[in-house]
Amino acid sequence: MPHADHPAPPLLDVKGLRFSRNDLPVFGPLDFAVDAGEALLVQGDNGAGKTTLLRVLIGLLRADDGSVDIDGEPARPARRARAMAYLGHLPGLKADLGVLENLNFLCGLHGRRRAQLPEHALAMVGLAGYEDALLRQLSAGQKKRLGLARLWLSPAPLWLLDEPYANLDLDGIELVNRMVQAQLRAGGAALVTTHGAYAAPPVRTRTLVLEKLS
Ligand SMILES: Nc1ncnc2c1ncn2[C@@H]1O[C@H](COP(=O)(O)OP(=O)(O)OP(=O)(O)O)[C@@H](O)[C@H]1O
Repeated sequence: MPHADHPAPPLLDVKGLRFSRNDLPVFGPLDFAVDAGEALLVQGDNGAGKTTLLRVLIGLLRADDGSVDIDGEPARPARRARAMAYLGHLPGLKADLGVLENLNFLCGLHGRRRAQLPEHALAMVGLAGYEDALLRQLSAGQKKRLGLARLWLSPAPLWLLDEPYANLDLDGIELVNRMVQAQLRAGGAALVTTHGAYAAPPVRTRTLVLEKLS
């Protein structure tokens, strides 16, 4: 229990984070924090660096400079893997495996919440009946829904969602919003990239605007 004199550190605390490619700056230096129970909306035009920022945070790309702390501790690889779940353009799925096989494979790699079953997660995202379908037979929106099922099964408190609404119908958009609300209510947090303010989960939100630097 945090004492009033020692409030809990932010779930994610980023200071002076800077990234460049071929000596051209992509973003930063950036300073921001995300507390448990809130979302950070990462806004910016095409090419502003939103995806790159998430890839740096998750540890797929190395920052030039700056620090990333999770729960007050430096975000070393094992801590990032435990604390962060990433929903990206390529959800890391295997085209020639079935839907349920893919989900079980990812749960085997990254762990899953004990109380949640893959079959139930598939039903929750509207993929009941698709358990044995091959991934390559799914539409873009159905693949996104499978990525959401994986996210739901992840035990990680911090969600990094790269354009989570892309390819989804209205029902899918509401599903994302319900999931984010539940994740925040359970003490988690989410970073959500978007091109504009029109798509945002209805939760306590901070905003980070990225400008194109080069
Ligand atoms: N693999 C790569 N190699 C070289 N440059 C890249 C690579 N990926 C992205 N970039 C460049 O880095 C910059 C930031 O790209 P990024 O994908 O992070 O932008 P974004 O804000 O997510 O854009 P969008 O809204 O179009 O998805 C762009 O100028 C892009 O051209």
